[in-house]
Amino acid sequence: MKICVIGAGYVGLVAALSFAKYKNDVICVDKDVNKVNQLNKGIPTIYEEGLEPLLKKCLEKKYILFTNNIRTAISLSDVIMITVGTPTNPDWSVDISQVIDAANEISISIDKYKVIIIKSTVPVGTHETVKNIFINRGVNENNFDVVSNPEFLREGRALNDFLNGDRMVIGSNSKKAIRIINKIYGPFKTKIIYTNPPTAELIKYASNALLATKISFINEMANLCSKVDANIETLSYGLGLDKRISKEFLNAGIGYGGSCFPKDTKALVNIGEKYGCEFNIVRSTIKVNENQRLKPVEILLDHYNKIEGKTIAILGLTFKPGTDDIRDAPSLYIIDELLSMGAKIKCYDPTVSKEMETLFPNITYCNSIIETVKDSHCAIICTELDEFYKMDLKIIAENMKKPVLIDGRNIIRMKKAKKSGFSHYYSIGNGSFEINDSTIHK
Ligand SMILES: NC(=O)C1=CN([C@@H]2O[C@H](COP(=O)(O)OP(=O)(O)OC[C@H]3O[C@@H](n4cnc5c(N)ncnc54)[C@H](O)[C@@H]3O)[C@@H](O)[C@H]2O)C=CC1
Ligand SMILES: O=C(O)[C@H]1O[C@H](OP(=O)(O)OP(=O)(O)OC[C@H]2O[C@@H](n3ccc(=O)[nH]c3=O)[C@H](O)[C@@H]2O)[C@H](O)[C@@H](O)[C@@H]1O
Repeated sequence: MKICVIGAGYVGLVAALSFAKYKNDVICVDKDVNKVNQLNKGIPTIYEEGLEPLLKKCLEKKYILFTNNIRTAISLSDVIMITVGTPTNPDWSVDISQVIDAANEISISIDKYKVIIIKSTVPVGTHETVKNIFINRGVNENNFDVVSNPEFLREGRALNDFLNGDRMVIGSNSKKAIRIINKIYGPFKTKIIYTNPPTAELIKYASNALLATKISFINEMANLCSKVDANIETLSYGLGLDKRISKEFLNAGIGYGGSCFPKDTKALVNIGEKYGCEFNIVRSTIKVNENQRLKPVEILLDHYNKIEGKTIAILGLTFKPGTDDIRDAPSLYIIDELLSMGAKIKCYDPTVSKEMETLFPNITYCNSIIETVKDSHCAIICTELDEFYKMDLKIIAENMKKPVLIDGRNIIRMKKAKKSGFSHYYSIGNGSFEINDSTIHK
């Protein structure tokens, strides 16, 4: 099958390579010329496990090509998948201008029947908007079908999720389009649900909003645990054993980040408003998360009263492990808040540098955990990177000015932190301690 994927971002690149892996002829289009050049040389533009070898293999076998010539790519393809960004506007509405631009471009080059798949996360009714663009631009209605096919992959496991996800949702009323889509998804090990386009569009927002709600709920429970000497980890385990609840997404911490939960929860509230649906639960989820991601700052304010002049080590910047993505990461909000209070920031994340340096030019970027914690008053774990699980806490504590540890992802056992010489340890609902030993405070 000849497939054109528009947008070589996290979703587009993964989708394009997955189709190429199954020997489809894939053309992946991006308007960013640098991205296109880099990808054609076999250099990944994002960090994602397994991506680099697959990219190299697909280029070598000529199953994939990257270009910025959208018109040729469309006219050569039977299936066109739109995977461009859909960011949130300040009023929480969804900016679908990239989807509309792509649809306008597609409309110019439809010369025979093509299936247009909307894979980007879009507000309900967008399939109709895209269809109307084609009709208004004079495209013959027999020459296209627009299908809603939202994506559920997670960053860090994107390739595996794309190929073996829990489900695939196809929103279409056209048997012809469904036959073609079944062919391209045929080799994937995924359960397919067929529905109409509005249901497909809404399943995506419902899914992200419910997962985000689970996180905010468990974070509120964690905050209560901290006050009453209860343990959130055991509580989550106890909850998760109930199959109706499931153990997934019950890890308490400094809240959710990323390019999707923050934006899609807001979008759902905005979409609901248009139809007179309040979505009070989702509104609260957002509010709880906005407070939760600043939990370490709240803890530090309680601890020090005044943060000015303190050196804070930030361990981990990305919104989760296994990715180089810092979009809406809790670390950004923590750093911003601490800087506004006069703290000095040192940080460490092996996958992130350039983009962060543009956002925060006045903080210190370190190359190792030890360099980061050296002479810091406090260390905050913002991302549960593998190397933070394994770090030698004794050496960390020895190198710090005041060995205070805030474990924003609950990865360090309290007992171990106590034995390692920290004077204070705070988790998110997993306990805390304070050692009143003046020898510890250097
Ligand atoms: N990042 C993720 O894990 C997931 C994202 N999604 C959704 O998928 C969509 C894409 O997300 P990401 O891949 O993260 O975005 P991204 O920002 O990483 O990639 C979008 C790409 O589209 C390109 N682009 C924009 N307009 C274009 C045009 N007219 N022609 C050619 N290229 C164009 C941009 O240059 C960029 O490279 C969003 O709607 C998002 O909500 C859905 C599931 C997972
Ligand atoms: O629409 C999207 O873009 C994607 O959004 C999420 O995927 P992703 O953002 O890549 O990452 P998640 O693993 O869901 O984590 C999101 C955030 O929630 C946080 N989280 C997750 C789970 C948990 O128990 N606790 C918790 O705080 C993570 O630290 C992270 O900041 C969804 O899981 C995907 O199904 C969806 O396709």
